[in-house]
Parts: sequence; structure tokens; C-alpha cells
Amino acid sequence: MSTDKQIEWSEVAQHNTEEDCWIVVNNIVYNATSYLNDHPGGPIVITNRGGKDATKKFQEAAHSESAQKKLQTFAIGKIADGSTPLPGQLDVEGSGSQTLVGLVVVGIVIAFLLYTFVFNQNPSQ
Ligand code: HEM
Repeated sequence: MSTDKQIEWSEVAQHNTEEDCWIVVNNIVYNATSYLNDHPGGPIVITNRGGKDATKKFQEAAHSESAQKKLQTFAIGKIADGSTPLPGQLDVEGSGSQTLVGLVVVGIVIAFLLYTFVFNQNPSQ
């Protein structure tokens, strides 16, 4: 399908349901609605990114070449020149900082366990 049409991020944001699900991968806009129930990874991973950028998630899933070709068949346009994503629409910073929070929590738990069971044994018992 043609990708000449220019689409604003604000327009993409409105297509974020199971009945009407657009995602963006590398600044190309895809209408994934008809594919949701055929997706081998399930519909939810796609609808989670509905109305948003899905570039990072799509790459993280290490999709095959045929999956990339399949994706191209759903192209409906590209992000308009100069259009800026709304807050939370990009697929970059959010998950990175969540990973960091997760690591800090795991670190605190390990430090607590070490302190309780290794360093804090009472010698008088
Ligand atoms: C219209 C967009 C998409 C198409 C056409 C597509 C296509 C496919 C295809 C054909 C497979 C089977 C394996 C392969 O050939 O690589 C697959 C698997 C998978 N996809 Fe997608 N995908 C899309 C979007 C997404 C998105 C946005 C995510 C994540 C947010 C995702 C996550 C996955 C995962 C996790 C699997 C592995 C499932 C498994 O092996 O159990 N996909 N996808």
C-alpha cells in the first residue's frame, strides 16, 4: 500500500483500540486492525502499542523477514514532516527507565537478604 500520505502523531493517537489499531514502526504508520487475531504473538502485544510508536517492541521481538514483509502490507502512510509525538507516544524512554527501577528494586532486596542472613549473624548464639 502507498506510504505517501502524511499522518500527524495526533491522528495516530486516535486509533488505539481493538476495532481500530494503528501502530508506527520507523515513522511508517500501519493499520494492524485486520491482523490482530492472526498475530502469532497474540493481539494484546499489538493493541498495547495501539495509537503509538511500536518500533522498539517490534524489533525486540526479533521478527522474521516474512513478518517484516507482512508488516509492510499494512502501511497506510508516514509520519508528517515536523510532527512531534504526544507525551508517552514514543516507544523509547519509558521501558528503559522501568528496567532501571526494576534493577534498583532487585538490588535492594539482595542487599537486605545479605544483611539479614550473611552479615548479621549473632555470634553469641
Ligand atoms: C502489524 C504488525 C506486526 C506483524 C505483521 C507481526 C508479525 C509477526 C509474525 C509473522 C510473527 C511470527 C514469527 C515471525 O515470523 O517472526 C510474530 C511473532 C511475534 N510478534 Fe509480531 N507482528 C507485528 C507486531 C508486533 C508488535 C507490535 C509486537 C510487540 C509489541 C509483536 C510481538 C511479537 C512476539 C512477542 C512474537 C513471538 C510470538 C511467539 O513466538 O510466541 N509483534 N509477529
